[in-house]
Order: sequence, then structure tokens, then C-alpha cells
Amino acid sequence: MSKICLFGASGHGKVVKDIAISTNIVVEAFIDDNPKSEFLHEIPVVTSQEIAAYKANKFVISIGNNNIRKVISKKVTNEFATLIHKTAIISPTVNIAEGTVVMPGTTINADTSIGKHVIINTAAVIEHDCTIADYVHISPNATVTGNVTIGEGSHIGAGAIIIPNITIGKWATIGAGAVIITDVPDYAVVVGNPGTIKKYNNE
Ligand SMILES: CC(=O)SCCNC(=O)CCNC(=O)[C@H](O)C(C)(C)COP(=O)(O)OP(=O)(O)OC[C@H]1O[C@@H](n2cnc3c(N)ncnc32)[C@H](O)[C@@H]1OP(=O)(O)O
Repeated sequence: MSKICLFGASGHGKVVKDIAISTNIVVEAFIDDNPKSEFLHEIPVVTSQEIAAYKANKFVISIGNNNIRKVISKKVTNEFATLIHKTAIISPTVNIAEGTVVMPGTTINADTSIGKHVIINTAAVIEHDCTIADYVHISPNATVTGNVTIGEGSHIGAGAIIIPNITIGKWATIGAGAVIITDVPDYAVVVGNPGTIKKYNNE
């Protein structure tokens, strides 16, 4: 039975912990520099000063903010685990990189590639031949149809739909429930059906 640590004792951290348990992985500790309590779901919460005690453990960064996940991934020297809930349906031709978390009820279809430290949240669907870059978050119930490319750090909101062959740039935000029918530039915040640009994350 392998043992991991989760970086981030948040609501997202609790869900990631449940995914680990679903695959018989033991969570030894949460690491959190702003701990709200000493234990979360009976698992010790320690600060990053105490990381040395867990040097043999693989880590998963259980923080929802894509940019913070990137920053922490550059600092942590431990290896990263990949967590996939036992109810996820994933084609054997899918590639999933280290640090990524795949939540319950998701489907990921043939020849899709998922980068590092990505969150595929509850019941999201990623269709065939998609490329999902590092630090992306696909929120619950979002649908990414075939041949879609999503750039680094972008956040796809809950229930959003992206039609086939679309390219979404890096660090973009797609609002909850949006329907994306044209390519989205880097940093754009897009809402509505059809999706229209409201502003830019780097303004
Ligand atoms: C397990 C989990 O919880 S996973 C987390 C999943 N999280 C999500 O799905 C959240 C997705 N986020 C959103 O939809 C947000 O509303 C965002 C990111 C699109 C915009 O948030 P903010 O930057 O705070 O923008 P703000 O709330 O000021 O809205 C800006 C404008 O966009 C509109 N707007 C915001 N979100 C949406 C939306 N989802 N659909 C349609 N219009 C929207 C607002 O009405 C406002 O319009 P106005 O300028 O005409 O008044």
C-alpha cells in the first residue's frame, strides 16, 4: 500500500483524499502553511517546515488555484503521484502526467493527453484526441468534445461545453455554463452561450 502527502488542507484537499482512499492509497499528512486545525478528517496537518519527515512520500498538490499549483510544483522536490478515482472511465490510449487528479464519474476518451498537475473534476467528460496542458482545471460536469486543445493553466468552469476542434489558449477562464464555439485567446475570460470575451486575466 503506497503512502502520499497532500499539499493543501482545503475543501479540494478533502476530495482528493477521498480519491486516494478509493484506490487504497494512504494519506499520511496534509501540508499547509495556513492550517486551520491540527487534523483534517483525522489526518495530521503539518507545515512545509516539516516536509523533511515525509521525504520518501510522493505528493499531490491539492489546491484548486491553477497558478498556486504551478508555483508549489516548482518548489516541492518530492516525486508526484497521479490519482485516478476508481469510477473514472479512461481509455487505455490516454496519457496522464504526474500530479494530476481525476475525480469520480469522469470519462476520458481515446488518444487524449493530459498534462501535469491537472484537475479533471467530478463527472467531467474529455473526448477523444484532446490535448490538455499542465495546470489546467476542468470543473465538474464540463464537456470537452473531440480534438480540443487547452493551454497551460486554463480553467474550464462547471458545466461549460467546448465544441470540437477548438483551441483555448493559456491561463484563460471559461465561465460556468459557457458554450465555446470559437477559439479562445490566451488569458481571455469568456462567458455565455455563445461564449464571448468579457475581459482578460492579465489586464
Ligand atoms: C468543485 C468546485 O467547486 S470546482 C470550481 C468550479 N468553478 C466554476 O465553475 C466557477 C467559474 N467561474 C465563473 O463562471 C465566474 O463567474 C467568472 C470566472 C466567469 C467571472 O468571475 P469574475 O471575474 O468574478 O467576474 P464577475 O462576477 O464580476 O462577472 C463579470 C461579468 O460576467 C458575467 N458572468 C460571470 N460569470 C458568468 C457566467 N458563468 N455566465 C454568464 N455570465 C457570467 C457577470 O454577470 C458580469 O456581467 P456584467 O459585466 O454584464 O455585469
